[in-house]
Amino acid sequence: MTDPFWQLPLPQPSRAHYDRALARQQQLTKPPGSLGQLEALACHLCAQQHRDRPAVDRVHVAVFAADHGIAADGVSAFPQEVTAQMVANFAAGGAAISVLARQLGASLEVVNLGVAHPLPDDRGVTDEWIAAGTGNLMKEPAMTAEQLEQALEAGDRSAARASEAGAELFIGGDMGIGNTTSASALASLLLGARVEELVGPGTGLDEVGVARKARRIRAALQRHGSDTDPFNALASLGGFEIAALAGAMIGAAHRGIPVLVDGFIVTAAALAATHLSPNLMTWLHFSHQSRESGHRYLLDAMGATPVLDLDMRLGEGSGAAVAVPVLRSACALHNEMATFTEAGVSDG
Ligand SMILES: O=C(O)c1ccc[n+]([C@@H]2O[C@H](COP(=O)([O-])O)[C@@H](O)[C@H]2O)c1
Ligand SMILES: Cc1cc2nc[nH]c2cc1C
Repeated sequence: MTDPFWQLPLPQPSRAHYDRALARQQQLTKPPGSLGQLEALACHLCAQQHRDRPAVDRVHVAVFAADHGIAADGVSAFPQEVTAQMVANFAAGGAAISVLARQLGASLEVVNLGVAHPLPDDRGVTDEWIAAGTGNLMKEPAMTAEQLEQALEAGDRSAARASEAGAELFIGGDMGIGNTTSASALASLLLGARVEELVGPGTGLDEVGVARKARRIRAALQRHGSDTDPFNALASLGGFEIAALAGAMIGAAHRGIPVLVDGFIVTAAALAATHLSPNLMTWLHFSHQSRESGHRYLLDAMGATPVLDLDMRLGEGSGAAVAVPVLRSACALHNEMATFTEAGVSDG
């Protein structure tokens, strides 16, 4: 029996490329450190891509969609059929991520892991269907171990397609009514944090709704017990799309592709993925801080500094897509600025 891909050691970003990139940043015509986080972004991209001149021109966006049994329990401001309707909207080109992917010249893949309602139109949707939504995590495990393996492998296949297309950056997005409940439960278990730190309005619950959602999450955590093994946590609490995201991020890292993490749900998937594959953190960039309460806590717990804070809370990979131009600027500055010597500028 060979080990599953998520248990295999990840490649290391290149220390030599990182050191050369850092040295170059000191030589560019600017006071050292004055480009702030852009300098660190460029250096990490050099190390991850094993290149002295990094680039994120070719971006692959994969939106993973699935439904959640818990959606029947009043944890979302929207009905479950919206998942199917939005999947059709992604593929038809009318969703926010469709617009942003076009604007970036990125490839956009929509992956159906377990949308419960029939798709009005499944053209342009990658079929990785597992089941009509997860089990209700208050009462039963969200999925079986076999289903979790299927979801992780579906994510890895998406990363393989990104690699075949020559992607220089991987963005995973999520779509699933009810998935902030699953993400909060998962994060709360893996971080040993109080539910109140991680629960929020999602698509727009009021205070009463958030309190009800917190009770559902506590019930799920009580049912699950204190087992913090990440595989068991994902099977018990995760969504199919969350598991696929974890698999896709690990799969991208295995293929040497840096990952730009989106909002609350994708960050929870990244947390689970880093528990499955501890060196994954060195492959991740964090795009934005979502408005969803709990995202700040999650980012802080992971020691992550997001690039943007625009009060977004959409999901779909949209926050990551909006941050791509910042990464492109970091690359252009690193690659094209003159050094002090080249420009004849006196250094300090
Ligand atoms: O990415 C985020 O930070 C984010 C925050 C709140 C909601 N969402 C999106 O809204 C949906 C989940 O919200 P809910 O209220 O149904 O749990 C799902 O499709 C997510 O992509 C996404
Ligand atoms: C309309 C809508 C679009 C979304 N995109 C991601 N999650 C979403 C949730 C809703 C409700």
